[in-house]
Amino acid sequence: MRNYKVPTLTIAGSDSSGGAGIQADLKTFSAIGTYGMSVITAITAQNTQGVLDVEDLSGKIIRKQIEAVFNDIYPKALKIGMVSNPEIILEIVSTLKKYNPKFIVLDPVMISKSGYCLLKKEAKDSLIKHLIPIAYVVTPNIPEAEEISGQKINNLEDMKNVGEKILNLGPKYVLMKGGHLEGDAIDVLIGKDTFEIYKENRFNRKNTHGTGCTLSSAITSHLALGYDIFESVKLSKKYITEAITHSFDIGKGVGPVNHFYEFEDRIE
Ligand SMILES: Nc1ncnc2c1ncn2[C@@H]1O[C@H](COP(=O)(O)OP(=O)(O)O)[C@@H](O)[C@H]1O
Ligand SMILES: Cc1ncc(COP(=O)(O)O)c(N)n1
Repeated sequence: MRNYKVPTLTIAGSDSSGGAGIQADLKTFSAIGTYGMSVITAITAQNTQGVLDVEDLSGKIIRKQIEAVFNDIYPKALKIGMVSNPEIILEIVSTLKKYNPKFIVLDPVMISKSGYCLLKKEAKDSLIKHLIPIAYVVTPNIPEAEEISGQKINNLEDMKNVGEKILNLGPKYVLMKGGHLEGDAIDVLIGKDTFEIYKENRFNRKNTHGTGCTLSSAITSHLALGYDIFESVKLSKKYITEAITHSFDIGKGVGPVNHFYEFEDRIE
């Protein structure tokens, strides 16, 4: 069901090395086959070895980017990634409320794989109080879910309990990503009357830069294309698993996942 004319939007930070953030999102939108647009919240000087510096954009230019997009091309679904300070969060929430988008996929980015704090400490409360409640689906990894709930997660039962706690904050669904636990790569979707498990083999790959960004963008694309939440998560889990399996060495550190492995035979 590819349709390159279906508009999708990412509101996130730029990763100069192209593996995570806005760049990963746009690659995912294109690979799945939607028309990707972007609102940049921050610029990171980043590579496969780490984040060197971050500069947040002002609330004003973030608001204007959102208005420019919505007043012209209304996205069928959007995702929110890195939003580092409370001003940015409040500006995004108040601007989006004017347009009332149906599908907001929120990836509550907190700490990069390389250990850099992408969400300022003082922004955590705004994220919980203002951003999570307007999301259609929130996609925390284990450390993020622990940070949001204040509870430790060691197994599937904990994922379910903490997921329900986050669900009480107001989103329609919570997709708890189990990449940081041991064993199979198990993600859990929790809704009011929903508990679905999505299980794939864990692959021993070092190049996992941008996995969370990619998964949330894949879900955004599938929702925009008209799939329901269950199909969207199922197809997106397959997408990220393939992208991790075909990830490759580029740069000196943790490389990116591969969005275009299908084309590799033709590129040779
Ligand atoms: N080594 C792996 N093999 C297969 N799937 C993985 C692996 N690591 C993470 N995943 C999957 O990638 C997605 C992103 O997961 P995770 O690493 O938990 O999030 P984040 O990138 O936000 O830290 C999830 O679907 C998770 O299950
Ligand atoms: C701009 C930006 N957004 C998000 C991430 C998280 O991605 P990862 O957890 O793979 O480091 C990142 N590193 N940079």
